[in-house]
Amino acid sequence: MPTANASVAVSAPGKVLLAGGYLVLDRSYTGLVLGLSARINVVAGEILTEEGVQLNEIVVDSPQFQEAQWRYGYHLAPERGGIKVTQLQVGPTISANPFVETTLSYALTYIDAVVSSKKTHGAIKSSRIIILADNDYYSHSHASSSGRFAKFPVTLKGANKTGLGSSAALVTSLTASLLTHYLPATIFDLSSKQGKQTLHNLAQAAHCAAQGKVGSGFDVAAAVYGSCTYRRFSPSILNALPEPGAPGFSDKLLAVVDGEQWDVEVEDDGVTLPPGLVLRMCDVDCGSQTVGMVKKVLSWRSQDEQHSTALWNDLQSKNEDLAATLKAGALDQLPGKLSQVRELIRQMGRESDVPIEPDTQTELLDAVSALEGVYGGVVPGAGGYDALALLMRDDDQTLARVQDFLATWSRDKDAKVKLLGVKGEMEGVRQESLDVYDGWL
Ligand SMILES: Nc1ncnc2c1ncn2[C@@H]1O[C@H](COP(=O)(O)OP(=O)(O)OP(=O)(O)O)[C@@H](O)[C@H]1O
Ligand SMILES: C[C@@](O)(CCOP(=O)(O)O)CC(=O)O
Repeated sequence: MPTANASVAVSAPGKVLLAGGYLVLDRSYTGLVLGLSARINVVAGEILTEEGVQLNEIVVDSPQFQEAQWRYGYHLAPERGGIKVTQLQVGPTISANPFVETTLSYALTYIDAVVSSKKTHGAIKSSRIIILADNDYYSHSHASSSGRFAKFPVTLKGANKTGLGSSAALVTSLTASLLTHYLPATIFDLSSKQGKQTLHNLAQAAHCAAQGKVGSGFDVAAAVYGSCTYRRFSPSILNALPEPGAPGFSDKLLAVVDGEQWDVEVEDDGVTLPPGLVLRMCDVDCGSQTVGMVKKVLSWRSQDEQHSTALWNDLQSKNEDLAATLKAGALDQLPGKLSQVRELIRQMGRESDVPIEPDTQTELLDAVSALEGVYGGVVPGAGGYDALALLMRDDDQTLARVQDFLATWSRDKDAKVKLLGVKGEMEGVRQESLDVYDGWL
């Protein structure tokens, strides 16, 4: 097998669900997904050993964080259980990274299965993986260095996430880098439609397994395809998968990833940002519990289905209006369309007793939306207290106006509200040139 191609680098974007939170969990509805300029980058290369020395090890480093090296041994499990990955203890402590570990099992098993089905020879060779995340994924009041990739004086657990979908971007770029590194371009080509489809299916499967639940998967779709309208896949597609290493895992994974049953619909021209308009994220420093919120909204949804379906249908049509307005570049209509979406989101929140757009966020959104150059905004995704997505004019004056306003707001309200540097962006996963990471490899 032509293992260990030269080192390869891949990056995948973060996400924001501009409209369609909760609805997108149901295949009858769609979500308006934007990719973000903040990317998770993964470099995969060979480990060079002295002649005659044989290693079976994958070393993963996330050098921006403290204690962020994970080393894994791997072997071919019996009864077609695929590649079983086991974390090795290096220092006195061992900290798990389930997203990295599960992705390694899934991607290496898939690679091994594809290669054996094509009757090419060779075992998977050791490799070294480096993860570099753009700074906006973490709140970094304590970050040192001002370069593209900050160095954080804390462990990954100690860094507060800003909710931009680091795990989905990581799983996607790690999977893509492994496929590109280990497979010849005739079998896997990241730039092709088929390559993206393979990556999407495999990354969805790995991400669901790592997080221990099947969400809508819009975050993985954003990482692969960038901005899009998204209709989820049927969760039953992933039902038949055993644990990595369990008998039959390898064949079943191959059948799932390459199977015809994927009913996901991604329209990558579904969401566009007209020239002169920018999407920016506002970080409100305080976390909310998405899991509890989802449970409560879905329980409200099932209590009076006729009523909740009517509300969701109405909200879906307002979300589609918003997408159409963006597509048409009808900027003067944006404030009205955003208000209509927000109104129904607040109704859903009131009826389900979930703080989807809590009063403090309403107050802030209304105030920011009144600034010159700001068209409006929403509580993205599941909503809650921790973020806003704003649509505004893409110029320095508007930026300064919003920044000044938020600084004053933070002082007056004793809150911590600030714009992140990240912007909405169209492009999904892509291969990168290695020189981008000078000094880190
Ligand atoms: N730079 C990194 N290096 C290694 N692992 C990372 C890195 N960034 C994120 N991860 C992995 O992703 C996990 C965080 O994923 P989680 O789903 O909790 O958050 P998120 O995807 O950023 O947020 P959200 O789903 O709210 O948008 C971390 O615990 C770690 O396993
Ligand atoms: C509530 C939900 O629809 C969106 C959650 O989005 P976020 O994690 O808040 O960005 C859940 C999902 O789509 O998996």
